[in-house]
Amino acid sequence: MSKKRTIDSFFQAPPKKPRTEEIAKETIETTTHAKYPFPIKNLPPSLASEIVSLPARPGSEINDQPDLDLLYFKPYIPPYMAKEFFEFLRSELPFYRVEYDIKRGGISTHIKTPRWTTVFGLDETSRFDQDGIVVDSKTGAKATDASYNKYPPRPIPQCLDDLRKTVESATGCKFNFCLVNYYASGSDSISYHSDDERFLGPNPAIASFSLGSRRDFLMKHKPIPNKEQTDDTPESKPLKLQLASGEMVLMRGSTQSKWLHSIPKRTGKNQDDGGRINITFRRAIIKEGTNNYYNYNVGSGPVYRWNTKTHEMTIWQS
Ligand SMILES: O=C(O)CCC(=O)C(=O)O
Ligand SMILES: [Fe+2]
Repeated sequence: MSKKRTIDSFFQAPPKKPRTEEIAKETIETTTHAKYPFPIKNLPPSLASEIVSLPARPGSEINDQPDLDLLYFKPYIPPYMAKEFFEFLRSELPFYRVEYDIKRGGISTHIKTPRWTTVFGLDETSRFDQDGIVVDSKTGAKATDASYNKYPPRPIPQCLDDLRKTVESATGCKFNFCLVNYYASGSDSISYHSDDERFLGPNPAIASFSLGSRRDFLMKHKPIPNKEQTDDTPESKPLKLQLASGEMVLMRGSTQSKWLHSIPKRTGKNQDDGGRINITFRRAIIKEGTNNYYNYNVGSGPVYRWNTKTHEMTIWQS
């Protein structure tokens, strides 16, 4: 047998390095910020050093349907790393179960978001200075905008920023927001929607990572107005990607403006699946985006943290 490094060997964990005095002493550092409920651990050095060499495989284009433009990395993060990353993020990030009221046609409805969420980042008009204070991107003057008052923005912690850096170089896109969803079981879901808010600008690119259990990602074309008059328009058919741990889908071009996507609930024997984390990187260009993302992904309710003993999210008290 040749000793050549095969594709298969690439997907296996590298051999464990001897635990020298030096490695044993390594302490995991944290990212701190006045608006974090608790310091957030940085990635273990082994994971951080391997993340820079991603993606594990190049992306394949999926653009064989009208208005659809995806780049699918199968996987982006090899399985052994994805498992460690999943466990790490579930234990180390603050999560929220957001509830809010919406008014449709004069009727107010109470919505309970059917998954755990969290968000970090700041739109392009502002940045965090060295002390973590929100300042104007251009002038460096302290930002006093009302948009930032209700929900104080907080920077992307290093454990997610390391991933942002690799995905920016792999895709050529720039991102300033990181949203995280945790689907604890098949009962958690996200209904059909598109991420084409005005605050993302036209044709936004969104990089979406999956970690943990496999879930179906469904896509369908938005209804075309006056369909009878556009009979020449090529037909589109719904799409199902069975997103596995470590995979990444870059949605770009007209995908958000023309298509909807969802993660449907799973019932029966597939319901207790051990959980799935989704991470999306996006770029918000105006302050309204910051307010919106914190409103719907952090909200004003309690902070939760994963309890490794009871294996459930528990209210976190400072
Ligand atoms: O969990 C996923 O893969 C999709 C999440 C999503 O669509 C969103 O957060 O906007
Ligand atoms: Fe989405």
